[in-house]
Amino acid sequence: MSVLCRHRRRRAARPRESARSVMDQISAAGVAYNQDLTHKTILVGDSGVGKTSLLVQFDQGKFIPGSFSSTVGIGFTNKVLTVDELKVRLQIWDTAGQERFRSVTHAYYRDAQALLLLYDITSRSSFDNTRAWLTEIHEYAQDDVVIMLLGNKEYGVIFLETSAKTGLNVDEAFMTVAKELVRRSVQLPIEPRFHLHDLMEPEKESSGCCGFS
Ligand SMILES: Nc1nc2c(ncn2[C@@H]2O[C@H](COP(=O)(O)OP(=O)(O)OP(=O)(O)O)[C@@H](O)[C@H]2O)c(=O)[nH]1
Repeated sequence: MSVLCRHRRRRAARPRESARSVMDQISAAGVAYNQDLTHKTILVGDSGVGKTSLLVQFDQGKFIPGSFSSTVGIGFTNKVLTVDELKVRLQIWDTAGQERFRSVTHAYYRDAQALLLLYDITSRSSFDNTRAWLTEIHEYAQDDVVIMLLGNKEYGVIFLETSAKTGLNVDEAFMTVAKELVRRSVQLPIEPRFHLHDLMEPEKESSGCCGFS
């Protein structure tokens, strides 16, 4: 079995519940989560990596294929997620990936509580550019911002690969960020770094491991 195929097989696996729920952790710590909080969450990454598509899939459960129309400026969608028994309010900002809008996007980083950095797994350059995106994030965002890199497992941040087309891991991505936001909001102790295998079920025999969606 090649490394490549093992990797692709993992992409198709579904997350499993973490051993201890956020609710359990909050109860054990004797703290309370304010469900009226709204967490500003921003999608960033190169133009064309699928930020708008991911948000549309998450919000409306659909993928609109066809001609690519670049986002101009910035806009947001409000979503309320249920994490265990808690309501977690996300205000999700979809930014324009094009270079000419970069200074506008930077202005929104400062009060962001979560940043989802996307790259396109079929675009080497969009992956290469994640390094520059992270540099900008560290320059403009708060130190304790939750960063999730979608499409890559490097840089020591939360990792999931997604497909806006099929919906693969779309819910899981936002649920993972929401859980982390709850944990940080109530200042639960820092957990050991997130590991990809913690989300995965044991590997099963699979076929068709190497197709892109
Ligand atoms: N096959 C496939 N195509 C996708 C996926 N996600 C996005 N696309 C396509 O990629 C193109 C760009 O997607 P967008 O969501 O507009 O990209 P964006 O990152 O918002 O781009 P900007 O607004 O310029 O920053 C569109 O043609 C989408 O249909 C995916 O998961 N699979």
